[in-house]
Amino acid sequence: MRDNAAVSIRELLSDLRVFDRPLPRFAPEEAPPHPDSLFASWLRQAVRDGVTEPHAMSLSTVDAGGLPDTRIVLLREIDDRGWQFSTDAESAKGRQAADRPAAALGFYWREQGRQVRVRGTLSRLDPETSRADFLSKSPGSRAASLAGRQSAVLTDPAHLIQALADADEVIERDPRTIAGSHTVYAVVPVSVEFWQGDSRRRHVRLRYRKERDTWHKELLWP
Ligand SMILES: Cc1cc2nc3c(=O)[nH]c(=O)nc-3n(C[C@H](O)[C@H](O)[C@H](O)COP(=O)(O)O)c2cc1C
Repeated sequence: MRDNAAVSIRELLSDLRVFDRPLPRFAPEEAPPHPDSLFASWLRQAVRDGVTEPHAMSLSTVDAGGLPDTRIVLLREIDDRGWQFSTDAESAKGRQAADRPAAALGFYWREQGRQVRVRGTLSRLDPETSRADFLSKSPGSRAASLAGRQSAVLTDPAHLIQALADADEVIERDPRTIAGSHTVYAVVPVSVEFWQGDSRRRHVRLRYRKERDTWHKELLWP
């Protein structure tokens, strides 16, 4: 059964093509000195070209036992404090961040064959930033955060429905209600890599590496 499943997956994948479409040009020699500027320019281009959810990124963390974990979150902001996302500090990723304050981020914009990888340290931003981030979300999203015990075991789906209904009511009564564990985290990069796929496999990789507060750029073999 297991072997049959393996064969059928291989067959299913064998005809799929990657990067077999027109892709944007990337000239690494024209890249700016700071990776945040290049990311902003790539992100603007992604939004302009209609890339689906270009702000969705994988966030990888490591648990206390050293086992990596990964999931998708939304990029909320990039500024001097780092590349930011928000989540429940009591979730699995929140606990992992507390145990091991390091993370990697990954973006894949398939319409453009582009990948961006970030590695760095992870920290919680101040409570005021987290409150402002929470209040900037839609009422539905605020209710979901308020209702949730993210990553806890759900013993009965009815409990979720009830908690969401209760949270909707709370938000409606007092739209300024804040979920106390809602937290903005920032990844402060030590390296950021920009990867442009190419139909002839001449993929371009440009890595920015931070050394003593200065960014260095280097090309990598694909
Ligand atoms: C497109 C997309 C965006 C998401 N954005 C977030 C987010 O910004 N914050 C968040 O906590 N979870 C987000 N999630 C849910 C996470 O992937 C994950 O299921 C949840 O945070 C629990 O992860 P954990 O158990 O590792 O803590 C998103 C999921 C998807 C598919």
